Amino acid sequence: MAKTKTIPDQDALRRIGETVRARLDADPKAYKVPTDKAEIWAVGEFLTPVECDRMMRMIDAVARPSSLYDQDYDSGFRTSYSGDLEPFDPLVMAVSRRIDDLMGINGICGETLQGQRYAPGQEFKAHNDWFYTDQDYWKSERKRGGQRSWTAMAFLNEVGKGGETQFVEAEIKIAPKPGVLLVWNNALPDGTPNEGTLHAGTPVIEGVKYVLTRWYRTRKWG
Ligand SMILES: O=C(O)CCC(=O)C(=O)O
Ligand SMILES: [Fe+2]
Repeated sequence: MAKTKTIPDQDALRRIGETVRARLDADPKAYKVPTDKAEIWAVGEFLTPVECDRMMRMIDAVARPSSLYDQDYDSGFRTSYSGDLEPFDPLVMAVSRRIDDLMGINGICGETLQGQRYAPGQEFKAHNDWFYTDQDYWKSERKRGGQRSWTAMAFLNEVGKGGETQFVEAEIKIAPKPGVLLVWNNALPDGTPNEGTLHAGTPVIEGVKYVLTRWYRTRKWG
């Protein structure tokens, strides 16, 4: 008999998808982005202007050239600067909890908030946030909470030109607007990683772009 291919964490991804989807659908503040490629919501004024300013200053303090698992800074894949924010800072804790509450995901599954800053010419090329489980890095990520279920990403400032978040498959470009939070399901309703979530931070042309990201795992992170 042919062996059925198993997809790591599929059941958990399906279950988390169901609960978060139901919660966002019931939330009048969450606007569903119209596409059938991926489940994406936007929430306006999720962060106050003061919170955005403080977060940007915190990002400036920790930002270093971004690194990726299998592609390094020099490859030009992710040319922004990024860094993990101090997890026990009161504002970081408050914002993390607010995102957890919006999503209805236990905070222990959330990775530490990561800040990112793009100068003109810098970008994050098209990628999926979910892990490729046939790659070497999966061996350690599997033990550090498993597959990434949902992503939450907040824009912190107005960008002069460029720097949109582009969902390539869905053919959607979202221009940065301070305080707006985007959230999306990295999996399909059946719990398989969704290729339709392929997205990029397009090059900033004028100004500087700041975002913060919280990635959720299927299990306790770390
Ligand atoms: O900066 C953006 O618009 C995209 C960031 C992103 O893809 C990520 O943080 O995973
Ligand atoms: Fe991403």
